Amino acid sequence: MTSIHSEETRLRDEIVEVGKSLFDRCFTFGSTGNISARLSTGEMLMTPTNASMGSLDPGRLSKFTAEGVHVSGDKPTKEAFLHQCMYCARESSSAVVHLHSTHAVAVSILDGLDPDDVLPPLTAYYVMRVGRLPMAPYFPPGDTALAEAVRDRARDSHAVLLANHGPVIAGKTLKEAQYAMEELEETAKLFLMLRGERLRPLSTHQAEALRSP
Ligand SMILES: O=C(CO)COP(=O)(O)O
Ligand SMILES: [Zn+2]
Repeated sequence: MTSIHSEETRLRDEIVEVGKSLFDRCFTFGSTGNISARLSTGEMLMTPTNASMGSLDPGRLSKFTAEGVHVSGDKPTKEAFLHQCMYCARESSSAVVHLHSTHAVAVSILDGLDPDDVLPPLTAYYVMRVGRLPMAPYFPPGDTALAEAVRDRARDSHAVLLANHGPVIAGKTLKEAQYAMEELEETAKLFLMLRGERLRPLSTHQAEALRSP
């Protein structure tokens, strides 16, 4: 009981800390984005709807049963179903982060990219932290069809880009999801900086060596 309680307290504090860190460094803005974490009991904590990631209150986070029923806290993010679909597709994940990080959003608007893997393997850390990045077609925020489109893609990739919207990433821990999100945003920035240049991304062999060390 005590350890479950302390796990929940720790995760509540971590969601607030990660949200503030991402917001303060302009990885998302206004009331965009949402964060969740899954306890060892299967219960989930999520950020409330219309909350700024920069000023979350640990005591007001929305809490869900393992079955996905909202039981306490403020009205949950409208992407609650999206987070639940990520956990469903990725059983080993305990955290999900969704942001409107500017460069990743910009990439999600570009036409003509490979929807099965949107960005080339520009650097080792991109391959190590993100790997593949499939794109889910556009649906309005909070649409359950969006969550379902993401679930299909999340079975093979912990990171998915929502067309004309932004990225969503699951991690074994919240830190893992955060670091992957930061790596994705910086790689999207590099990709945009280098558009029109001749690129020399990692070879398939180099990328594979990083995926399976
Ligand atoms: O990013 C968002 C929607 O896609 C933010 O929505 P919420 O404020 O409901 O979490
Ligand atoms: Zn969003």
